[in-house]
Amino acid sequence: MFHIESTDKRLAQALQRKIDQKTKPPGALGSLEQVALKLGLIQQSLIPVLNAPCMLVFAGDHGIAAEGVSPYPQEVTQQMVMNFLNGGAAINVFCRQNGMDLRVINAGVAEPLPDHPLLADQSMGRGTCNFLNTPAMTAEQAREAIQRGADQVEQLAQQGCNVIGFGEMGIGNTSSAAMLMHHMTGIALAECVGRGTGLDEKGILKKLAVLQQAANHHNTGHNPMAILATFGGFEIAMICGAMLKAAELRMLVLVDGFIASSALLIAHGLYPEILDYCIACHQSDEQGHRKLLDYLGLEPLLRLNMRLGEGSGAAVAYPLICSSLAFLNEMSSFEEAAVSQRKNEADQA
Ligand SMILES: O=C(O)c1ccc[n+]([C@@H]2O[C@H](COP(=O)([O-])O)[C@@H](O)[C@H]2O)c1
Ligand SMILES: Cc1cc2nc[nH]c2cc1C
Repeated sequence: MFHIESTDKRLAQALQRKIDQKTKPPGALGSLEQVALKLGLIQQSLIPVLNAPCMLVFAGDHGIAAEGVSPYPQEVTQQMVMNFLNGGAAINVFCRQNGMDLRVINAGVAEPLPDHPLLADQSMGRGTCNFLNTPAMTAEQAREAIQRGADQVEQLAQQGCNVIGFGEMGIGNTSSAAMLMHHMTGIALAECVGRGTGLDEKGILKKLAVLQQAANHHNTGHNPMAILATFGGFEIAMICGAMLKAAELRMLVLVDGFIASSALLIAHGLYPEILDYCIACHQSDEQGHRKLLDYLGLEPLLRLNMRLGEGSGAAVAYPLICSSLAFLNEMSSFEEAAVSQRKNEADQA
């Protein structure tokens, strides 16, 4: 369905040389150097550029929410989408602050939403089925949601965008994400389940019991599409498709928290090369996230103890991506600045 190639690493040496010739000790810009290298490889350029940065926030409801796995009622999904449209949520604030465009996609919210210039209506239905009894969606719906997510990114690419953050909103979606993580990685369910929007210990145990019962009920094997259809959400499936299209189009993918990362797990299961295009922006406080990122071999740029979702971790990390680009493109080399290079060990003796 997608055509994703690993980035061509032949440019890595020239990029690393350019980075090492900047007026700093080798490696002294730490993670910013790795981001610069990745961006240069994605764009196959020693002078990469970031154009029309955008945050796509996908919203959807979850049948599993009926089992009391979240401390918040389902209607909060629709209410928070209205908050996004009115410009008052955290993601609005951070996108405005950092010069990112923001679009919201109705992937399948249970309550009705109005027509609005910031909102794309791609609803797959009024929430998924409760996966305690029935697969969350059909295989056909999972494929369709992936396609709709991909289409959103294709539109943005046509408008010149080459860097995208992916956020989500959906009461109950940490349950979906935990199930995707457990089935994709084989990590014990208890290590994938966390407090979500703020469950206490008792609440977490109940969530774990519900999810264990659901895991026992279905047999998906290791098939990423079957896992996505059985336990996913419409917003998660659309993010998966959107990330895959972004990688296909050689855009930089800004990965947010636990739920967005669970979408990446599915995308990675389908097309492992996608990781060449991804930056893990922030390690969420949701307990499974660190192990999920470890499984993918991704080192997060930030750890701020946030556990909000919406794309907030990606939006706050975006200025750091800009800093990476700025040092690569604007900083003087030792030669340009007439700064002496490191002495070799023999001279120091
Ligand atoms: O992205 C994260 O790491 C994250 C961690 C905890 C909660 N959330 C957000 O909280 C909602 C899901 O939490 P819950 O408890 O309803 O499953 C959903 O709207 C997510 O955006 C997000
Ligand atoms: C208020 C609120 C805001 C959110 N943003 C993302 N998930 C959320 C969940 C809740 C409950």
